[in-house]
Amino acid sequence: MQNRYAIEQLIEAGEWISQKGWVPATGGNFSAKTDSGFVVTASGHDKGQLTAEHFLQFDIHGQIESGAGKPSAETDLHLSLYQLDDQATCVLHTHSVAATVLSRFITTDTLMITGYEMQKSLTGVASHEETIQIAIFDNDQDIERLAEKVTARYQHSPLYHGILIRGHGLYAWGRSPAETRRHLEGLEFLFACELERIKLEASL
Ligand SMILES: CSCCC(=O)C(=O)COP(=O)(O)O
Ligand SMILES: [Zn+2]
Repeated sequence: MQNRYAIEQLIEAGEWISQKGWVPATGGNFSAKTDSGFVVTASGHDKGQLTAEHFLQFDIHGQIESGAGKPSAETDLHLSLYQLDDQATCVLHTHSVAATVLSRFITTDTLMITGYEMQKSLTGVASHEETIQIAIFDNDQDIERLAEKVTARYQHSPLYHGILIRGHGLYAWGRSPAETRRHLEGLEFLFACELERIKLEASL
């Protein structure tokens, strides 16, 4: 992807994600692969109101090539996902209520989802009868350490579509910005359904 096109795609994704209410305050960060590495959002901005100045260019080894300001505090996670999945070209990180609460409610290291037609919004999933497994990692302010945990788990068994960080949010990825948006929207829908189901079951 050309640098300018990648940035345009991420600005548009940010407006859409913000309208959905998935990046409150300054939460979330986005990146996309480019011809020389990847672009990532700068830290501390409203991700629904991004302009081209809010991006930094990194090479694929994680060295800043250009851009002003401070890179996202979570750049290491984006870098690790690109290094692990060579098909990934876009990573969108969000802070929805559903992802935040559900990842706290589930105390194990995996969220299992089955029974929903919308599972088929995820590439490679063909039936509601399949079980989607979304890895959950405990939140950590040391993002390098968190990225190492994601890497270790991925190397043991590959991760698909997205991961949850407990009490924090979702990282979704895909082979294009459009596929990443589909994975993000599909996963957010499934998380919201699971949260509703759990609440209903508790009230019976
Ligand atoms: C109130 S947002 C806390 C930091 C965070 O989790 C996030 O996604 C945004 O961090 P960034 O440095 O990318 O702005
Ligand atoms: Zn975050």
